Amino acid sequence: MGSAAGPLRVLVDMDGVLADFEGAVLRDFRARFPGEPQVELPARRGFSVREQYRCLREDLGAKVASIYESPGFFLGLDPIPGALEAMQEMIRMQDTEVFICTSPLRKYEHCIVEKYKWVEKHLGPEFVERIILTRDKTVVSADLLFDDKDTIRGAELNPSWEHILFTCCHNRHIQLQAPRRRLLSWADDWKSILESKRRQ
Ligand SMILES: Cc1cn([C@H]2C[C@H](O)[C@@H](COP(=O)(O)O)O2)c(=O)[nH]c1=O
Ligand SMILES: [Mg+2]
Repeated sequence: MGSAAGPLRVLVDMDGVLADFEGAVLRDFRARFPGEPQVELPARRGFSVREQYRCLREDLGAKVASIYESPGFFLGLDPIPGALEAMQEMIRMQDTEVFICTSPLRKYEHCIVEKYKWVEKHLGPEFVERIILTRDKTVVSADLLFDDKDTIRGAELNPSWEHILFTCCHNRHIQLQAPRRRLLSWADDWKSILESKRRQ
């Protein structure tokens, strides 16, 4: 892709990349279930927080799910450090199209509207226009996808985008096989990843 083929299209995931889902789950779980065992962030493994709590003790899976299914949870997420500044910079870059590509919970009642409200509150109305809500990111066409989920599967076996794994507590131990790439944080050099893709 690159300028000859039109603007570089970049998808940016929301939970774990723009919004601190994991930090809020732990904070709210501690507050609501103070006597229960918790998974500290350095001990998180695997995308599904529910599955890890369930392995700790069967009933803890439902308890942790009740945290992120609660009204106010998604709207109350803190921004990931540097994310808002990076998005504002990216949207103003020449020959670049940026979209927020996020998956709603299956229990979507609060999640969907709160994701929209979060984007409006923290990034403003121009980004609300750029929300793509889907449970299958493989069918969305783009050059890059920044996402904290280590394995992204769906109907399209060969997605058009290159997945850049955004480092999060649950994936930092994973050794990526070449040519897969990571972005360690928003302080890392995301601009050179965009530039490298323009040259391809
Ligand atoms: C169990 C579980 C669910 N999620 C949810 C939170 C979001 O609704 C999606 C991921 O959204 P993203 O914007 O595509 O990152 O899945 C989760 O993130 N972690 C979990 O353990
Ligand atoms: Mg995510």
